Amino acid sequence: MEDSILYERENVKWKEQGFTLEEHHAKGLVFDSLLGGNSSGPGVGAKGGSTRSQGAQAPGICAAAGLGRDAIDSLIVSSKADTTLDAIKSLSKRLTPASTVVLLQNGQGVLDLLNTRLFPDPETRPNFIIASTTHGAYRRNRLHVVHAAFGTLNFAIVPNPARAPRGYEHLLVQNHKLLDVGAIPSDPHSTLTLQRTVATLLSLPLNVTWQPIREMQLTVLKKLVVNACINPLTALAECRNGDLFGNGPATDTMRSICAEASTVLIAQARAAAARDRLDDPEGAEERLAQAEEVFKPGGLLSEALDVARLTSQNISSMLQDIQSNRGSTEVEFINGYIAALGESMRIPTPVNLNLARLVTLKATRAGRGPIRRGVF
Ligand SMILES: CC(C)(CO)[C@@H](O)C(=O)[O-]
Repeated sequence: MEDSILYERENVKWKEQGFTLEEHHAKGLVFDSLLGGNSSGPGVGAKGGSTRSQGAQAPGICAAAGLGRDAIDSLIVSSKADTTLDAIKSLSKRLTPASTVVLLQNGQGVLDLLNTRLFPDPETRPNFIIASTTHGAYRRNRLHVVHAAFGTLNFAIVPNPARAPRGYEHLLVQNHKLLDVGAIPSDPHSTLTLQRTVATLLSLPLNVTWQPIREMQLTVLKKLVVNACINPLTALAECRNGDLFGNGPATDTMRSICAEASTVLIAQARAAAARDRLDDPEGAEERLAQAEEVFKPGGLLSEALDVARLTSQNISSMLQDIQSNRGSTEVEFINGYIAALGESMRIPTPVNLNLARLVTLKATRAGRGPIRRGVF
């Protein structure tokens, strides 16, 4: 089906054409992907798209560029963290070691899940880019997207143990600041699409920045803690982000979330430093010092409070999930991730664990309406 997508930004609308819209079915969800690009060879140029669900909502973007119904060169996935495995599974036969997948989810753990469940062999795994954005967007309808708030988009290339175990930036960065896109090998059987996807991302008018993977890990983990503070509390209290700011019980709970997250993330950084010390003692100490600074509990809390204030009018994505009655949220990839990481290192995280349980309880109850008085 030939289709177009309507974009809206600051009261200006425009139409992007030349996409093919495809529907994929998985676990009761219907994912849409918009296919762009040409059939003459590998190339990127994906412009956007949507994932749609019937019955349950699974909003997001899944855009692909490549060779028609066959192999996909470049796939940009922004479905919710908890639906991403199913979204990619429905396309996995068309993903090859020569494909590149850009992941744009809240939370952590999606890539590990994809690698374990869909792509266990690094030799046959597609190239992965992880990205994180502060742009705000929502859909008016299936193929009509509103870009509501201008932000930033940061991304990093994920190292592949079979191709470039130390990542491409190890070879490409000069003074740790410059990524030479042209130096990513242009092998059509492996990294040509990676090179082209990176070039395309950098050309987008979306305030895009490349980050070395280690720096990006700090960025996404900091965002994880912000989401761990704002999302479950707004979802449980059914309030806007700004209602948390200056509220005593909310601030106290956020303080506990940050204290647990800080202990767990610093313990993880210490374990990584212990491993890295053999290979690169100086770098290991430098990275550990950086992580200890970034994950200080006070700094995490003030970052979360700042974001709550700056996005005061927002309805958080987790509250939107509850309101749309889709029966699930991203909480397992946010507070659940912190709790699981804590468990793996025998560090108790009761606040994050119980918030994840409460949000899950609420999500599974959503849509059933309030209980009626006197009815047993
Ligand atoms: C930053 C944030 C909490 C703002 O609403 C957003 O990441 C969200 O809603 O998930």
